[in-house]
Amino acid sequence: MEGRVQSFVFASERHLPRRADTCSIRKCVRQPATTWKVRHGSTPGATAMTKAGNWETRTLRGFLVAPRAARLRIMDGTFGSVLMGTLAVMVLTSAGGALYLALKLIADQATRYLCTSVTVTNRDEMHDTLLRFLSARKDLFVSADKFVAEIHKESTAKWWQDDGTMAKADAGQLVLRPGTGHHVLRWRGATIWLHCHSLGSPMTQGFHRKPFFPAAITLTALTRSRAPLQTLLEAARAAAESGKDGKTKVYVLDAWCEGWDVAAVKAPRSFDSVVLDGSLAANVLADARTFFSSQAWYVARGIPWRRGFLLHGPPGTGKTSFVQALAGELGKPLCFLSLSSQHLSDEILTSVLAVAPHNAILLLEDVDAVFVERRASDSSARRGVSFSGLLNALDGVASQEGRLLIMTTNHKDKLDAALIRPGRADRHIELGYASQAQATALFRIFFPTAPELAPEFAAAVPPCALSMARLQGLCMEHRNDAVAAVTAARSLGGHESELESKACLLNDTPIDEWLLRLGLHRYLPAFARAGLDYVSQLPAELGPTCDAVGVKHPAHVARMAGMLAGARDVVRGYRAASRADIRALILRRFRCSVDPPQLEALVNDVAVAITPGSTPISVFELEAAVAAASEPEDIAAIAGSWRKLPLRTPEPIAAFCARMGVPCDDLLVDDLSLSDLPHGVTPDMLADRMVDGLAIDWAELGLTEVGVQWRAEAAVRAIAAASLAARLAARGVTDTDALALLADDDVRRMFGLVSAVVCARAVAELARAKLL
Ligand SMILES: Nc1ncnc2c1ncn2[C@@H]1O[C@H](COP(=O)(O)OP(=O)(O)OP(=O)(O)O)[C@@H](O)[C@H]1O
Repeated sequence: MEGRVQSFVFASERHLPRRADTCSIRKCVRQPATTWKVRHGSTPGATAMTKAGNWETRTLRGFLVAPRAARLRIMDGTFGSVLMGTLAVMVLTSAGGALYLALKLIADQATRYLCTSVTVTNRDEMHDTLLRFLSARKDLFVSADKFVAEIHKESTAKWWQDDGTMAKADAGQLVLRPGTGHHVLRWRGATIWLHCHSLGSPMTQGFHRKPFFPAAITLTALTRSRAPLQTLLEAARAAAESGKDGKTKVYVLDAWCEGWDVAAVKAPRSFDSVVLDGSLAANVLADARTFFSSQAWYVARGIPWRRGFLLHGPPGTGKTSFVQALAGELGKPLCFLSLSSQHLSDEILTSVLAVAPHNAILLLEDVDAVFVERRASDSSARRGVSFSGLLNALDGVASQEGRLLIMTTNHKDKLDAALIRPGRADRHIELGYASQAQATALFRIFFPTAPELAPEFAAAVPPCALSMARLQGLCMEHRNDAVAAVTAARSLGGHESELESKACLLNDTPIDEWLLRLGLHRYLPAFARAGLDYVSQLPAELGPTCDAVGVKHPAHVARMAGMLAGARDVVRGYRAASRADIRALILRRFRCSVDPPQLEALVNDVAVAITPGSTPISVFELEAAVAAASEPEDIAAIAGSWRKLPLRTPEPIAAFCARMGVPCDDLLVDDLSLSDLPHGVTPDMLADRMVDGLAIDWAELGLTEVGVQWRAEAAVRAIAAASLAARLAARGVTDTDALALLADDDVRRMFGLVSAVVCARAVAELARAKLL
């Protein structure tokens, strides 16, 4: 029943006067939302709001309703609803919040007293280890719906750290690892919650400002025992270790030089594959083994538990290979320490050595390249490691114990005595040129099915004259033919280092080669104009010749004269530049603007720019290229372009053949000249190659441009064939015999443009030498 209307104001239904009773208020929907009517005696428990016709009725319980019916005026119906809603939300939120807090408290307490948890952050390598393990053990998961797909690789070596002697990087394996969020797994009867979560916003780190996403894995087990979590982590670790069984961990300094990064986990080179003379390898291995197992011995005598080896010897004698094999054999991590980083200072070096992986072998390569040239400028060097800084870091008080330091050098004589004194380099181990025993062992490794030829091979190799790298190259070249390897060994001659110095004195060295290697190629045109093509044409007294060709600089005159006289320091500059020389020269000039990976890339570029197959770049030549380069990247191009200059007098091939006394009437050489020859290629060299039945790799000679290549190829073949024809004729090979033997198309193709007669003679000779 509707009562009489009385006006009064309230903000919302809750502001109605309180009294235990129930009533309904009704509002005419059509009217503005401010008018309500109150009715006595609504049924208790009626719905909160109903709509009928034009009326909206709201049931109120427990509110005072005036004895008379009241006309209620709401200040603003919308406002009231919003207010009510807000209040309701607030109440609900508070209630929810309180509930949440209560539950959290209970959960925390329960977790505290009933669960065990462990968190592993991604700053620790355990994070990845655990993820890898879980990725491989899908069977453990009770629930997991989010995975991240990744390619996992065993070997992660970067190109500048891989010399190709260790296991090749694999293509990787697709794995699905647990993604961010919650997962449940069962481990040895226990239920474990796995929560992969982020630890905040990404940050950048390192010199290259790489993004780093802090993250963690929290493992929670519903038990007070640590055992399930501990065993899970241990199992992950053990799985990782067993996966690396027999592999060497290779560390390098990180980009900021703040610590060590694992650069690769690789199958090491087998210890037996590095052949040292006599029992040297076994002896050094035993020494290193004794060292690593003698901590107590050192401690008892108060001696720092450290040992150092200096491996010295010519390039390619196996210094680096031996260290890698040694690390593999001992099962120790190998830390490559490069001192050329500009981020490295004395203090940083000390601290990184202090945090180097425990029981590691620390390898400091080409130590002469870093310091020989730098000692004088120590005081002015504001960045980088000073010589005294290195000495202190190697054996200072903060230096780590239990590590074996191995330094390598090609020039022991250049090293400061302080660096290689006992305590820093306790043992100096010389790896020299290949002995006969080494040659024998190497041959057996390459040709296990023809061991009987090994002594013959060793006898053919000049004793202690060639590097193992050179012999390895020869064996690789003939890897399918042991007999050919022995034959090729017979043609190896001379001492590598002696050859270098003798080569410079050979009278038939072309003048352009000679000047180029002396770093004086600027005088080439003048020498060519003066008709000086060979060193043999130079008089003993160089003064007048130098005046005539315009060589005025006293240092240049002295260099030429010194070379002719075989002066040691000049011969040293004339010798082929080693990688260590390239590295040292680049560092000397561009030290501050080159970082380690870039340096190695530059060294590689320069090494590649030097035309393989021809005489390698000399130290003088390299010095000149480095001096001419305004950026380190230019060196390779400059050195390479000098090597390819068409420097020789463009003497026609026909004239050349006549001068050499070689018949060339039947050769297609009319429009070809000597300048078409690739640099460093001599007719005799090619004739020899043809007799040896070897194809000529034109790409290897640095000829890529088709037109030039064709002309050069034609010229080379013509000259080679002319030279060959003369030699065959001298040995009495008749044309008839030769033609009879010419059947093979491949052979004909090999001799290309050369006439059938010459070609056939060559075939006859090859057949005689049993090479066809
Ligand atoms: N004693 C050896 N036994 C087997 N292989 C060898 C030996 N010496 C060198 N080699 C081979 O020659 C190549 C170069 O060897 P390595 O880099 O170890 O020489 P290195 O003395 O360190 O040279 P560098 O002084 O120029 O750095 C490698 O591929 C290696 O296999």
